[in-house]
Amino acid sequence: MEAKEEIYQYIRKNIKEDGVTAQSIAEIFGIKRNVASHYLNLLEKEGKLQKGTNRPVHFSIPTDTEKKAEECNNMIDERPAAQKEVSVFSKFIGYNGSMEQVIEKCKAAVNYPVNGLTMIICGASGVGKSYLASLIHQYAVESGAVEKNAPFVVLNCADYANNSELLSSVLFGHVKGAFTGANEEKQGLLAEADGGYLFLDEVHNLSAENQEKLFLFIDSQKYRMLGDSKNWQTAKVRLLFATTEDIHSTLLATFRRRIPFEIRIPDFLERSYGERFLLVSSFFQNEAEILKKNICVDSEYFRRMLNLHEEGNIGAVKSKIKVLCAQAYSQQREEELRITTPGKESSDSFHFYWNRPEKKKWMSSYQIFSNITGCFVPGMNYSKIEEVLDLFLQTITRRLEENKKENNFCEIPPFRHYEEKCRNSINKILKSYGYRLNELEIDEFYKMVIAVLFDETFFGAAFKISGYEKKKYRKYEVMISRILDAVLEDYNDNVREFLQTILTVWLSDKVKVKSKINALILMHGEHSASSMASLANEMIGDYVYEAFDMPIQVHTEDLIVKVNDYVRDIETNEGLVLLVDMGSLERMYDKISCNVDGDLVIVNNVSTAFALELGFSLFDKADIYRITQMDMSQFNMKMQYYKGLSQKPNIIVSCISGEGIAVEIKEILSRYVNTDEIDILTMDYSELKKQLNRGSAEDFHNTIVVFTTTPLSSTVVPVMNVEDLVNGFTNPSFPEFMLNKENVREFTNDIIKLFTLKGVASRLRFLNPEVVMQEVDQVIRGYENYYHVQLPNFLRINLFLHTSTMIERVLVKEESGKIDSIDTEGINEESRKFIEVSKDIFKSIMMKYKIEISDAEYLLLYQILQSVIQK
Ligand SMILES: Nc1ncnc2c1ncn2[C@@H]1O[C@H](COP(=O)(O)OP(=O)(O)OP(=O)(O)O)[C@@H](O)[C@H]1O
Repeated sequence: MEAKEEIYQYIRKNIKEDGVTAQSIAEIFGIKRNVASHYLNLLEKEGKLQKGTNRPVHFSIPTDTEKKAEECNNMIDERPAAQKEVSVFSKFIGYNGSMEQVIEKCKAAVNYPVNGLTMIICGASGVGKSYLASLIHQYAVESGAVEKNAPFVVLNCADYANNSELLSSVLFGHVKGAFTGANEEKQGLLAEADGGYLFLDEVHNLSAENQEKLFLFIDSQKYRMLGDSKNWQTAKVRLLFATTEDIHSTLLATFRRRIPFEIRIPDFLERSYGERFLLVSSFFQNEAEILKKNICVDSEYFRRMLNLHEEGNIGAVKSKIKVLCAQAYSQQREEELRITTPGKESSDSFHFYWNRPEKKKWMSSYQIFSNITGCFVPGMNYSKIEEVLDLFLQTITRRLEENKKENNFCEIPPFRHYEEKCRNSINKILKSYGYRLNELEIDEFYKMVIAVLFDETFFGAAFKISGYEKKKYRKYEVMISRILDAVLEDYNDNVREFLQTILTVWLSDKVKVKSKINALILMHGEHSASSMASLANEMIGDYVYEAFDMPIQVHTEDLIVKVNDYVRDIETNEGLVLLVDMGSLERMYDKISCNVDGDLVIVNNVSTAFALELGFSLFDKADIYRITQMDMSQFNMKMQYYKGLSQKPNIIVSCISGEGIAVEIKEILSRYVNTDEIDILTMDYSELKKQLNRGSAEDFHNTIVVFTTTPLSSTVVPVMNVEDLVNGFTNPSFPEFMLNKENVREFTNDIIKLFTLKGVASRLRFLNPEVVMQEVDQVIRGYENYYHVQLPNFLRINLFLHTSTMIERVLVKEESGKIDSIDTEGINEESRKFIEVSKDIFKSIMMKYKIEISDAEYLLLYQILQSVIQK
């Protein structure tokens, strides 16, 4: 649900007389006060809220809106809160999820003046084409687009596939004598459907001639009966087509062109888990109603239905369920029909129940989570997920609370089932990494899982995020992945990926991996390494070790590939320790070291005692130097130490403000550097300083330059300060790639954008800073090109900050305080020209955001740019 709508629903349900303030909404929803105020004002403009006159301003529900909302609610109690308009389409499962766009198109086609628009529904057999067609007709009646008793005539063209003349007569009618046996005149289906809908299923069976006749009818509403070459008939018929075939290869282009709306319904297995759940459930529910029995299905059977891979899609699932229930009905006499997996009749695994009299409660319970994942926007930055998680969890809790009161949802089996699974597996798995979650945290975890699984609107595209620091999250990702393996049964990849992403961020907040240096245990045997690693992790209470088991059948080469895949994804700047059990593994050094940024230590003949000793040191934040000083004599082991920051020429990026910025600078640098030849490493600032102080030139002999955001001097290695770069100071330590002037300019520009992005992001309330920055970049280029100037860096930063916030200000119609002081009358020729040029430069922004930028705003910009463009 959109945040604004969430707020409205909350006020509608919870606040009675005195209303809410922006402050109270901000606290309840965990958002900023000005954002809350913006939403409240929008709701006021829409007439949904009224504004009081006292300070602080109170917003409340106007009395008549409240009444209408109540009435609407009473009419349909299955309505999810977010739904603005109720129609017959709500029977079509997925109508507010994967089918939302499809339904919107259907409504648009029905409502198009004067006679609607022709539509074709494409999709495999049994996906719901005929059902949708019948709902379109019902919607047209409901919305008054056709008369109450308007006909809905259906013809399956496949029935006449081999006899186009007969099909023609069925459609258009015939006159007496039109063909042998035509003893009297007969009206066709077009006449029968006059004033309503004609639905032609399997339309690809229409012959070319019949397609031509039909498109003539679409164009003119006229047709001729078979055998009549003189008279035209007229009818006012809305046409709907459906096909399982590719319309481009089966229908004439001229015919296709007459069909403005083409919609596609996906296969059953392409639907989200939540939608499949609803479909299967609704079919069992129907049977419970028809047979007047409670139905109880074991979970395995239920899952089978959810994953049924049949050509007939939803239709096949529905018939299978019908047959199943019919068989149970004829064989069982009890009040409750039991449907169990053959051979598992006595199993006491959990069951799903469909209770006849409780239908409505049940349906609305599954709509609790409708749209809930909508607060995570695809493409959002990883760092933002944490913020949104809070809102997400609050919303889940609130919706559950609301529904608990009304529906006693807790009794619903699948919720209980997932809760049990989470309770049983989370701590068992985390234990082997040295952690455990408390009851409340497990509660949060399972609620997030069910909210995503049962959000029937969560569908389709993979959830991509930006700014992902893989190395930072790698270990949390491993833990979550193992938990999800244990908890999820049927899911599609996108659901899993989404859960994996948000839960990884969530877990990184709940447990903290303390040891900074990564350590791997590699041992021969099925489980030797994993048992040792989990024992050590558990005793140390930290995820120090990752295990790599090497059963007899696995070759060292294969293990090396696995280890390297892992090592590439983790932080190795500070070093890596490998504990191995014997010879062949010990010699892995040269195969792995190329992926290790820091020093590498290999210890052979590993024992649990040593793993614990080392693990506690790592947990205690020992650096690699201290590790190399450990007394090995008591363990009867050998340690090999390989020094090296990077084996290749490298550039080090280090920022005092944290790794996030360093990673982003690294990303920019990698566009200009050949990363096959040069490594770009990020390094903790204090660690870098320590190493520079301690180390000799030898340690950094492969380092070309160190990039920092804070001045840092070193005699050992060239240092390039980002601030100097922004200010345009040339520096002899520019790496070679930057000797090219154009490169330096582009690179500097990217860096400026990065820094301004942070600044802009903290100023913007609604707009996506990354998108706005791109747009402002175009604006700056526009001015540079027009005035043939190159704006100095400080001015560019100023413009980025000013212009992006100006766009948002104009969008929400807030005036800048400075605007008052701008005199738009009596301005000189140059500024008039500037306004004209600016209008052109801002044209696409104005079109995109549908805003009008005032002359006063341009004059403000003029003041900023004046000194440069007057030169
Ligand atoms: N979204 C849905 N919500 C609820 N029921 C559905 C939905 N989609 C399909 N069904 C049910 O599935 C069954 C099969 O649908 P339908 O007959 O409309 O499929 P079809 O695509 O027209 O199949 P065919 O191409 O074989 O004619 C119907 O009984 C319908 O009620």
